[in-house]
Amino acid sequence: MTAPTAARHMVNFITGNANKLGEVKAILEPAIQVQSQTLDLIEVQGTLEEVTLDKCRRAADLIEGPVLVEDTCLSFNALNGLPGPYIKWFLTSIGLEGLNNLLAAYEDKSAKAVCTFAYSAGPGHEPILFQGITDGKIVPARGPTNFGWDPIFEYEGKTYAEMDKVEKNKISHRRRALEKLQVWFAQEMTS
Ligand SMILES: O=c1nc[nH]c2c1ncn2[C@H]1C[C@H](O)[C@@H](COP(=O)(O)OP(=O)(O)OP(=O)(O)O)O1
Ligand SMILES: [Mg+2]
Repeated sequence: MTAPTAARHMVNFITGNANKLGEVKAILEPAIQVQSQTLDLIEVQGTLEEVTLDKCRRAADLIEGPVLVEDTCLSFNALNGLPGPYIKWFLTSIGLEGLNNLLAAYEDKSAKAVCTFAYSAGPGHEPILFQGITDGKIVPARGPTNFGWDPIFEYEGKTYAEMDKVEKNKISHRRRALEKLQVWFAQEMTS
């Protein structure tokens, strides 16, 4: 294998979240090797696409090279998509029970888990987006509490937290986004 080909099989995933990194590695490797750096990136307000594009441009500028970033949203349908990209701050502030309480006044508990990856070839290169969505519903917490809002997001009768990693990684929003990235990478390698 020549060096350029090998380089295309590698991504530098910029994240501060070890759980995300674990899932991304489990899904992409060994076909695409995942290295990672932690950067404290400012996250702007806006749509999920705007947030992810901005995060990607900042990361590429700081790293001065190719980067992959990801932003995750949890969108409640009864609330027109909120908390959406602000889920991290909602979760930190009001917790799993508070998130359930937000929907107390509504019959509709349905929600979307949305994962948006952005890949940039480096500073000045416009990022490419890959988005995946899993539809589910918000329920009182069940299962281990080691990854974000996993205990309150139910998909086909089980919360994400009640699934083992293999099971979650088959149907997750992250998996669906990474499938699109895998297709794009495969095309890049043959073009
Ligand atoms: O599959 C997931 N299952 C449950 N919870 C999840 C998942 N994926 C992200 N999360 C949490 C982490 C954070 O509270 C928020 C997204 O915020 P988000 O800015 O994308 O993540 P982050 O700041 O932890 O990592 P990063 O350094 O990549 O921005 O939802
Ligand atoms: Mg973040």
